[in-house]
Amino acid sequence: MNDLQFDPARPLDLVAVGRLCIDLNANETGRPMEETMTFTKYVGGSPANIIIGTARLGMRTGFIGKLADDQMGRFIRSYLQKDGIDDSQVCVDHTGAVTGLAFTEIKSPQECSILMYRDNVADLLLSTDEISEDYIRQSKALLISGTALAQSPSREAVFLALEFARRHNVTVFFDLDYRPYTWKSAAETAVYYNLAAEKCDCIIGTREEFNMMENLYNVTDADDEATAARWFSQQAKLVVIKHGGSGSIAYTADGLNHRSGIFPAKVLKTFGAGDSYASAFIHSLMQGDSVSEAMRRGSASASIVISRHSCSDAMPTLEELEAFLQSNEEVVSGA
Ligand SMILES: Nc1ncnc2c1ncn2[C@@H]1O[C@H](COP(=O)(O)OP(=O)(O)O)[C@@H](O)[C@H]1O
Ligand SMILES: O=C(O)C[C@@H](O)[C@H](O)C(=O)COP(=O)(O)O
Repeated sequence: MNDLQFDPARPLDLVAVGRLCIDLNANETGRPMEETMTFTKYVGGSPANIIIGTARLGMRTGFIGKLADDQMGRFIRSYLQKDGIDDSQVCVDHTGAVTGLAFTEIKSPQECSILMYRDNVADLLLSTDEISEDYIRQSKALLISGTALAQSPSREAVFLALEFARRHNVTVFFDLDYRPYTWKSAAETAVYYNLAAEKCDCIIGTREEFNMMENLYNVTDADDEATAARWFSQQAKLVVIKHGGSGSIAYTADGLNHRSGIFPAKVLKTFGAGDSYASAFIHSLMQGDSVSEAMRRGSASASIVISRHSCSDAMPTLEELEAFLQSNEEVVSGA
């Protein structure tokens, strides 16, 4: 049983705040990026991927962010509009900032890496005066992601969004989304992540991301239960810890835990797993499904997306997800 509440009277289901970027995924797989000559362009950025995933599943969604005043920014905006994502709160930078780029390398299904160009990016220039209290109060839930905390003024914008969400009983999901290249140090990261996490209702992250947040360095046997207890002492009602190919585990404030396995996948690349998991997990929870069912659907969505080339484009429709669930069995390996 999870205690997350969603006000059915709100016109929006989920609003995300954070980065809207571009993924450039290597077309030549099985080789390092030094030998890659061509890439395919997709909309990217973890919160963008998640909101696209939830919109594809039929949720009424919106985004709060800042785009570069260039072709990439216009490409991203038209993509959001095509997916029916409200972009009224997506503003445009006029200082010459650029769109964040994530070049991805697919050496093998298990050896994937991401090279991020994050200097002078527009998404981190989102400011507090671009955060609308009236907009946030119209949503059942708000999604924040950690990278938006990396620099001012985006950092303060996220904290203001959190303040408005708490004030108007908007349930907050925090996808940890730790990208070391965006931060000066893990210790500084932990400071801001903790300040945000203590205001959130549901925290989703990998074991490694929770280790960073809890200043657990070089720890290989961190205690998931202790992690959950730490956040239940704050606002959290649900803590989800992802363990890659070993599945995931969720803790609820009633002291129960729920383990989920994975769905075997023809893995093309492993990135995209977390964002697709989060999108279907959030969608399922907000439909009133149990935590176990939400984890199952998150895992299924992840398997679909890691078998495809992109992250955002690959996000399944509800029909695709249901069909996958009908024809595939979850393998519980035990996270
Ligand atoms: N190789 C895999 N095969 C099938 N499912 C996977 C695989 N890797 C990850 N997943 C699913 O995606 C979820 C998130 O993946 P994980 O790698 O833990 O997060 P992130 O992508 O954020 O680092 C996992 O909990 C699991 O359900
Ligand atoms: O978040 C980014 O800036 C990069 C993403 O767009 C990219 O698709 C990715 O890395 C997704 O990673 P995940 O966390 O494994 O879903």
